[in-house]
Amino acid sequence: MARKLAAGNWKMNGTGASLAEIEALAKAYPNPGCDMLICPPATLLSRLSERTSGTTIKTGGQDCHAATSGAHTGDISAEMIADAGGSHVIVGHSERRADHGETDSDIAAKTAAVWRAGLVAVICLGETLAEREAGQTIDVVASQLSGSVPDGADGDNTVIAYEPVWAIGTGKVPTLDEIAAVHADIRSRLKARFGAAGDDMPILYGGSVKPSNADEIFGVADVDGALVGGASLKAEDFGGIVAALERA
Ligand SMILES: O=C(CO)COP(=O)(O)O
Repeated sequence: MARKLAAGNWKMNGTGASLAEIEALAKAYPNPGCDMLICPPATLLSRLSERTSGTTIKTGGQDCHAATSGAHTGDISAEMIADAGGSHVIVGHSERRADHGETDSDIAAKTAAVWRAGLVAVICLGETLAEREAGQTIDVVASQLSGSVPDGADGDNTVIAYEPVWAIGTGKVPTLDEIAAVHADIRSRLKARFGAAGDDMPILYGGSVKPSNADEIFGVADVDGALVGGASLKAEDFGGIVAALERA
């Protein structure tokens, strides 16, 4: 049985002033009925990790290089994220696949790097609007799943996030039946490949999740939580999503 996780991806947003939001979140949810994770920009990770130490809020990175260290200007390694207090790393977000040309095999290598550092990989998958309209959603997501998730994935080291590209930051959300179909397909492929461990990996939905739609999304089978962008920046909004996940 997968643990429930409310994860926030701040993307390229936030400065030191934003840390107050997380203190408010920690105060409002001292003992949440789900796991909470915030992935701020790399500039804030260490400060955020210090502020959340002693709370139930976990922190993580938004990407990492596959190598441990070396001549890779502008990159950071999974070991550096661990050193800054992070426990998770998002890999394969569609914005990195699009902006940086990351392929499934790049993402598999990054995932292996995350595990090497003893951290949890949050592996993102999702179809574009053109792929959905062409009826290719299940095939695209299945192919990303098989190419991006290395052997050795289990419920302790891996979280899967299904994020339709066209639902990110747009206010558009698939129907509950559409979400259910993709999550069921991901779950059955995880079980076929990883056995019982496939049942333990949380599968998050991401894309325009808000307090107002979280209850219905969390009511869908095999939705174990959310990967939240815009609504993770304010404690009140993210708290509303945490509360919905607690109720689910
Ligand atoms: O991309 C996302 C999280 O990784 C989702 O972003 P929004 O919640 O802003 O749609």
